[in-house]
Amino acid sequence: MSVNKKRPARVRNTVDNLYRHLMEAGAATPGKPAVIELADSGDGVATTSYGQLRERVETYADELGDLGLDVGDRVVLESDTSASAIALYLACCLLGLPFVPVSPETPTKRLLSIIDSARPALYLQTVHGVRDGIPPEVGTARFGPDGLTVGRAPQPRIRHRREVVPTDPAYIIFTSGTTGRPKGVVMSHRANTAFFRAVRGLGLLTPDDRVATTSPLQFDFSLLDIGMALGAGATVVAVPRDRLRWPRRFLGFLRDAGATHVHGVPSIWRPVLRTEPDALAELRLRGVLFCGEEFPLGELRRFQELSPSTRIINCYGATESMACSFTDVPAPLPEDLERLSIGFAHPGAEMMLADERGRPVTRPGDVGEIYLRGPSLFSGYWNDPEATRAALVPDPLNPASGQIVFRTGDLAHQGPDGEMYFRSRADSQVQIRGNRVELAEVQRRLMDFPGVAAAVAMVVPGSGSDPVLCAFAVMERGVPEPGRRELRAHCAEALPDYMVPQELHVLEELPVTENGKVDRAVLAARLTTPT
Ligand SMILES: Nc1ncnc2c1ncn2[C@@H]1O[C@H](COS(=O)(=O)NC(=O)C[C@H](N)c2ccccc2)[C@@H](O)[C@H]1O
Repeated sequence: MSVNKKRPARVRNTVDNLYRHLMEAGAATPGKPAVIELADSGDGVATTSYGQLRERVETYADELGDLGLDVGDRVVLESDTSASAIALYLACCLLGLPFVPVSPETPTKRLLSIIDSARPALYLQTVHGVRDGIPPEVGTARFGPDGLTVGRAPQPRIRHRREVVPTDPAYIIFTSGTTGRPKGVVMSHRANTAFFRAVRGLGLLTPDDRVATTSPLQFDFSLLDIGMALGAGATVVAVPRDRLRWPRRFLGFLRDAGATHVHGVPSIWRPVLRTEPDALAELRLRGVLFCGEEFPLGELRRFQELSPSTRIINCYGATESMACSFTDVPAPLPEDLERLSIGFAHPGAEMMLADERGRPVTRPGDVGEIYLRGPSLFSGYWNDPEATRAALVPDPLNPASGQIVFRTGDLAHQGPDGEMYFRSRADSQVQIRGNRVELAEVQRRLMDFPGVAAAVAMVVPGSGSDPVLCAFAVMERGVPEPGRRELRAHCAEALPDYMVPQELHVLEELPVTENGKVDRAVLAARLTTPT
């Protein structure tokens, strides 16, 4: 089989390529820091300038180009966020190689299922990587700051493509789909650059800012952080994963790196609020952006008390559109606030609510499912046309138009000015004995109990027809655990009986998923209620 010897395609002068978009802002300041990360010595920080980042991208692109890959061939990258990982991401964008990030913590079984689905041409890990058992049909290589070291060359292939075009896939994020089989969210260059151009218009960052990213590379929150920071000519601060578990070391790293902004899921702040409130206050962060789940209001109030000058942004959205809205959290939170707003979609996109039959829901307070239209939607789920058809649907308002919109699976209601309020996932709509249960209300009531630092309410299928309402609480450090009877009585004072948790547990801490969200599956496994 003759292998096409032509030079590999490289994206040409189109701006609708992530490489161009992410490198254009910093091109004028090659000496500025692009990435700050933990020094190899494990102590202090190492800085990579925009000029050095560009050189590393070029080195990686040349070496990847020599492997004979074609536009569209997938590259799996197992790494935490680092200057080299970002340079590899950009090199893949330049060559049109869809980037599939996985974390070093990913269990091998899950990595193999992602490889089985994505059929990558190449698997990359760092020179320190310990993963083995990569299937023989996949090429392997290791990467370090000076370049790639090929272990097993990718299988030879014919190069069919000469161009990298804006609709080509830029990355594929595998989420732990509810069916258990990972779902690959395919995002094109055009969609993601349209998103970042809109976000840049919000002016959330300046070139002097240093944005600490705390999510694993496999979670597109990290790609948002990288895109927002580089897109603004600012600096990415890659927080080492192991620092997140130790509040004092986490905050110490932020200080050493000069971080001005911290992006992360709400759960990253729980240990900090409990054990290092004073060190948090001293950081005087300019901004915090969270996404992925609701930030419990009690914990948010505590954060604002400690860091009153920090601008807090509630960022709502799904991987299928990277993100959707960026809404300032009121400072301070009004006492009677029941729920944060997720506001309005970013410029160039719009959310609407519709009912089960696709009819618009417009009356303030009425619950409907969020549909999102705009240019930043994903291309589809990898190799899963059925799931794609269920998510990318005809615009419910104008189905004849041919416009395709994203059906989010999220329920929300509108406020008086049309701003949105997230209610729940549609598939976790909670009814107990025919009554709709607001889990947030149960959580809020538990947070009102003196000394409760965090609370989670959830339902699990019961042995009878009704699901069972359960709750977990975490106490402030040094506060004795209250009795379950006492906690239940506290709930019963203010909530209808169907909203009083039938099962209550006080935990040392809340378990979180690989992406940092509260891990409800682990919590459910802790329950004794027969399900
Ligand atoms: N601010 C929220 N309040 C409340 N529920 C939320 C919120 N942000 C998501 N969610 C929930 O999380 C779901 C999306 O989960 S996800 O696909 O894993 N993606 C994410 O969580 C992160 C997302 N890609 C992202 C990345 C970067 C910036 C913003 C958003 C949404 O459908 C919501 O149910």
